[in-house]
Amino acid sequence: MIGREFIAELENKREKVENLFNFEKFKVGSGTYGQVFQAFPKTKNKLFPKKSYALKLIECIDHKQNMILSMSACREIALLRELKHENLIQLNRIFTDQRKVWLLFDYCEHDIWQILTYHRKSETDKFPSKGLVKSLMFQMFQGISYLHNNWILHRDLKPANILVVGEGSKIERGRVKIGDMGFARLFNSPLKTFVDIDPVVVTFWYRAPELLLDTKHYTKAIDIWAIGCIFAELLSTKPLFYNEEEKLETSTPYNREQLHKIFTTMGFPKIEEWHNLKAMPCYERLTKDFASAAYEKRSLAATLSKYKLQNTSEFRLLEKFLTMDPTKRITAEEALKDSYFYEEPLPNADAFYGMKIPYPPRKYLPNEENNNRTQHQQQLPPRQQQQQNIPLQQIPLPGIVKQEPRIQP
Ligand SMILES: Cc1ccc(-n2nc(C(C)(C)C)cc2NC(=O)NCCO)cc1
Repeated sequence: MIGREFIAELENKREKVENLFNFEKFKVGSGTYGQVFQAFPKTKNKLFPKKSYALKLIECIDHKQNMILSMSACREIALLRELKHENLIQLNRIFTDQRKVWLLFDYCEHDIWQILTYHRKSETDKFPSKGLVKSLMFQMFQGISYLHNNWILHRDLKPANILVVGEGSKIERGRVKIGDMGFARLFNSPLKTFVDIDPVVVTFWYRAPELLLDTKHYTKAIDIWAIGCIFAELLSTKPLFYNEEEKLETSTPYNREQLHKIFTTMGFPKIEEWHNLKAMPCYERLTKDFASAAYEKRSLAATLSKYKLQNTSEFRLLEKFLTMDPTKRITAEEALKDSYFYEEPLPNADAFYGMKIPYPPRKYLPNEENNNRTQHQQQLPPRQQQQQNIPLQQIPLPGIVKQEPRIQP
């Protein structure tokens, strides 16, 4: 049998995602890495239990009729096939045909961005409960601890990437699943108040100060700073380092407005607190752009005083996350041993334990696949242009992803 007939034969045998699931009308996200749909197994589909799934369409590139998988798609598949933890998104299956690659995940109805948006808009239910916050934080640290123990950094932790399983799943109701939705909008967002801010806008609000000062090394401490920002936001429902400007054209990670917001909230870093500050690549620029005296009266305690967090275990732990010097910032392992997680209410495996879930289901986006693709590819900034690409046929595509990860937690 020659190549073309063999491929045609293979194509006929392969289960087509369109035959197995209803999903086309249920798009829940679109961005840098592709489009995500809620998917429901078709009645004749006995392969998959009757529940919701998330189907992610990976952006392939048509290169003279050879479908090639982008570097980022290969990185995602290679990474997710190795990882297995109850607080990380789980890749169930990979589908492919001549033109597309689909990743199948369990579906998560909620995320922390959606939870915060609900409370910001509510007149009668302005804050998430202490039990919900504690469970979300505990589960987040369990997931991040697994990643960091395997020397994997997330690098883009933010509320929209912390997913939570909703009703319907007995075993996993209220279970945190850390993902990387990649829903980054690729153009400047119109100026919006944070109440309505989309989860798809690229934001610097969760970026650690060393990143903004152009540190050459991503570290685990960068993820810890981001979780600290999420913790503060869960306690106040306000983004701690909210900054109206979302500038994408900045050529360097140095972001003056974001640094000003951090210093206004926390005070200006002292050399005695952050020994290595002078060695930061943008230190000279920092000393030119900022006068430390302008931030003398600023501190985290002063900023959060209206939320009555003084002398609480929450505040003491928050200060350990939001330590300016990355070498002094608490680790995920240390955080899990903090007294905060050993006092009432104790963290429950179900973040929604003892409550009816008030959060609305995800909204479906219009599925203008063609426009989005044109728009998406036209607006992709140069740094995200796909580097080397790998022909689709070279990717061994497993069935159900069952093998244990080589990297042991
Ligand atoms: C290019 C790329 C995109 C996403 C990921 N990624 N990484 C993770 C962690 C949380 C395990 C680190 C999860 C994912 N991917 C996803 O969460 N995919 C589901 C919807 O996009 C990796 C690589």
